[in-house]
Amino acid sequence: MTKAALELSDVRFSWPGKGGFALTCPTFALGQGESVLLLGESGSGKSTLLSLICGIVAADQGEVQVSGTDLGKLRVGARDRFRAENIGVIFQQFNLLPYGRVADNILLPLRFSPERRKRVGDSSAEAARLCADLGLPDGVMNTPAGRLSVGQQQRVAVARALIGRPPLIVADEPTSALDAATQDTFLELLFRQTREAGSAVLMVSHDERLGDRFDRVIRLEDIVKTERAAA
Ligand SMILES: Nc1ncnc2c1ncn2[C@@H]1O[C@H](COP(=O)(O)OP(=O)(O)OP(=O)(O)O)[C@@H](O)[C@H]1O
Repeated sequence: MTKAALELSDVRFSWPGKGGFALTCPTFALGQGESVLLLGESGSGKSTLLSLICGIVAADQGEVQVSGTDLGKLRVGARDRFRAENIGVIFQQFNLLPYGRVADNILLPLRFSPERRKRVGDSSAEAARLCADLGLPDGVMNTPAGRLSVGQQQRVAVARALIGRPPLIVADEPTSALDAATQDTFLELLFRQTREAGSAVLMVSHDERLGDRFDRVIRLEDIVKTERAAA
């Protein structure tokens, strides 16, 4: 049987401290190459769930498996390396290095991931291909990322997530700063690239209008229960 891109089972996590936010997720899976939009209100735990899926925080119990590897079985350093190899992350604020050239920003994940580097081959050529396919202007590779428009920075963040074809792309509200028309173009470009790479996509948002383009739309409260932990 092929391994799921992502599989959560009996997961429990709580932020430390009195009255900390806690969540449980009995089961959730994402197939290889599948796209899922996870809808939830502000403060409902979307970013917390993504942090668990990316291995930025570890579950208190249960399993979070990415491509068949249980993140809980990895030590912190190994988890960081595993994330760099297997997950392309698009953050809400893009997290680009503003003074770094576009090329340096896109190539950054490859520094920490030898397998991904191997899959790319000629990394500068691949970064240039992604820029062109994502509609960035010619010659953008040498421009400091901080000089680009918000929409252009977002495309650079997408290229950085996609380079080396990680099996899972995780995106945290990446369209929140864009108007409806630009959002649509962005999703079109993202899906064209992820289809080509065979990557699964998990995007969280509070915006249900994005739903049409995804294989499945799920409400966070249907897969996750939340509470404030007892003191
Ligand atoms: N680093 C942290 N330390 C302690 N508690 C945290 C931390 N991050 C989030 N929380 C708690 O988890 C709750 C859920 O936050 P989270 O960021 O996961 O929600 P969200 O759905 O992504 O919200 P938004 O859409 O506003 O980004 C918050 O109310 C907060 O109390």
